[in-house]
Amino acid sequence: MPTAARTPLRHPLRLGVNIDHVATIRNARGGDHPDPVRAAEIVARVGGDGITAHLREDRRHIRDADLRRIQEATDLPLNLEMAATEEMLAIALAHSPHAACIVPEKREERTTEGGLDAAGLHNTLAPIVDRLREAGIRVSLFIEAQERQLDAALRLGAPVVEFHTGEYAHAFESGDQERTAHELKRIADMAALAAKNGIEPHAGHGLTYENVQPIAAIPQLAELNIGHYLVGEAVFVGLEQAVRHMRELMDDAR
Ligand SMILES: CC(=O)[C@@H](O)[C@H](O)COP(=O)(O)O
Ligand SMILES: NCC(=O)COP(=O)(O)O
Repeated sequence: MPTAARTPLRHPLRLGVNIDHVATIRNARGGDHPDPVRAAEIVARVGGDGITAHLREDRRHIRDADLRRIQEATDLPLNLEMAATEEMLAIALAHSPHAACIVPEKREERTTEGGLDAAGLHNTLAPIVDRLREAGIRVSLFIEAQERQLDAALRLGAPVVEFHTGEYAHAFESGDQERTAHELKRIADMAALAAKNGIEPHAGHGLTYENVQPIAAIPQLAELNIGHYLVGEAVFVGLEQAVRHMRELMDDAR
């Protein structure tokens, strides 16, 4: 049975590799290949610090059976991304991942479009956060880098927040330097405020080789979760090389 925090955390800025989109490719043909478990084994071998997997309500990529298989295949901590529903809570309690990151979810969205409204959903989230915490699962809230949301995370007693870097990634890609700097500052300011208040800040979504370094340079960030880009790169250079290169870029930025 997996337990919390089984693996020593080796890097000051950890790299959690999200393997959802290995499962996206697998599911495109309905078979077993490529297996996200094999991806998790490679991540473990090349020095990734954790595996992130988002069990969506519609099971478009990761499926229930993958979770146990991932946990059995590697010693890396599993960060289970989940919507704040009773169904997902029961699954998290049954699997006891190292961490559960509560994310907003809309069935019709292509990807996680924004952060969780931790402030507006306080009453829905409070019992879920409490039950995960009581079970020894490290709770993380996937929020926008906004003071209102950080305050809400504090009130909920979440030990971790993950800042949604999607707006930063879009700004970076557009080449709008002013907007990029604004988004980066928002994340840096909230990371500092989180750390000051005893919350461990993480970040992720839409990070790439090109845009990762300014985020990785934010000193309070303890973990980045990166998936879609790494899986895409893996098609060309292999997952091992893609993870190693992302690791190098993160280390160089610190
Ligand atoms: C919450 C989040 O950012 C991740 O789950 C990631 O984006 C991969 O999942 P989707 O692409 O299904 O949103
Ligand atoms: N929480 C963010 C994550 O797990 C990875 O997001 P992405 O790199 O797939 O966009």
